Amino acid sequence: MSRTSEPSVLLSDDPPLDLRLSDEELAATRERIVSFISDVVDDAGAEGAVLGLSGGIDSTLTAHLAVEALGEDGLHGLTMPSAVNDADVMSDAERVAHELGIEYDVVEIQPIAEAFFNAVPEAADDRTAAGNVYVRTRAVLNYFVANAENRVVLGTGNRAEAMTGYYTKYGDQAVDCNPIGNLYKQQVRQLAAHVGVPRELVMQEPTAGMWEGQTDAEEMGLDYDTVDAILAVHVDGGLSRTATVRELDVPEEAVDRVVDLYERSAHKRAMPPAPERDL
Ligand SMILES: Nc1ncnc2c1ncn2[C@@H]1O[C@H](COP(=O)(O)OP(=O)(O)OC[C@H]2O[C@@H]([n+]3cccc(C(=O)O)c3)[C@H](O)[C@@H]2O)[C@@H](O)[C@H]1O
Ligand SMILES: Nc1ncnc2c1ncn2[C@@H]1O[C@H](COP(=O)(O)OP(=O)(O)OP(=O)(O)O)[C@@H](O)[C@H]1O
Ligand SMILES: [Mg+2]
Repeated sequence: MSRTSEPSVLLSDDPPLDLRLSDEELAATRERIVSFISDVVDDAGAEGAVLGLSGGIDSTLTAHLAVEALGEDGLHGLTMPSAVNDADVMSDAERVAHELGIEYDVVEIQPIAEAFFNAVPEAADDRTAAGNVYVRTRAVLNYFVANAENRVVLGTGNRAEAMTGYYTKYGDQAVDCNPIGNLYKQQVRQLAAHVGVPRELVMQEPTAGMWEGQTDAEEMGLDYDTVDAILAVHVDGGLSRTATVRELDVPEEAVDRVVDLYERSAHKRAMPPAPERDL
């Protein structure tokens, strides 16, 4: 199989593992995701899809693939800035919508979030709790539009986020499907470059945008190239802890950190449990 001809979309020159797909795999992955989106919409008897557009790589790639699957009229984008979002990134989101030719709305969510903060002021001091209010408010708005227009909600989560639980329960994960849900972050960047997402968007620093200055790497304590590699080799691949450290040349603490994130977030990947029925 030939190596990829994509321009480099690695974050570092020397990542622990190069997970990029070959040209053939990349084309097949694109086709599979595009058909997946069409099938989800058809099977739901829906007339299209809605998604939150943040200006980040995950939603930009998902929007590109959705337009390929559903056409311009098939996708409705919602850009939902809050007070802690970077204005330049929000205008990137609008530019993406404009260039794709889709219908989009800009919904300022700060007043909505303020209503929650004012309702329980003591909770508003907790940075994560407050950040999650922004994320869950966006989910409510996505479903508001989906219900009214007979659309499904497209998720934008990738495999690195899913396996580490790096998302808000019933927030950005409150969706009807996850088209890029099985791609590691390196592969998200590669596929985005392949479908024509501008390089500055592909290579930007991932952020959840829940508070000013937040970055995924700082909060997780690891960059995505390292998270991807440990997931692929150890958590998904089943190589032992010692072999993973040796193969990837990463610190033991990095492996332990990823395993800890994976284990602690198991509840986010499961249905809410109920006690056994006593029949
Ligand atoms: N063992 C368990 N069994 C059942 N439920 C359990 C549980 N442990 C916690 N919970 C529940 O889960 C809640 C905590 O989960 P949750 O509400 O999600 O909150 P939490 O995981 O604390 O915060 C969300 C994390 O995801 C990150 N995030 C969010 C959104 C987008 C992105 C991004 O990459 O863009 C990243 C964010 O920066 C933060 O680190 C608890 O309050 C509790 O209700
Ligand atoms: N300000 C926003 N407006 C609309 N949707 C948003 C906003 N912030 C986040 N979202 C939605 O939440 C999703 C999860 O955020 P996440 O940061 O993981 O993805 P991203 O911003 O697309 O990519 P990146 O990892 O590069 O930041 C986004 O893909 C998008 O659908
Ligand atoms: Mg983001």
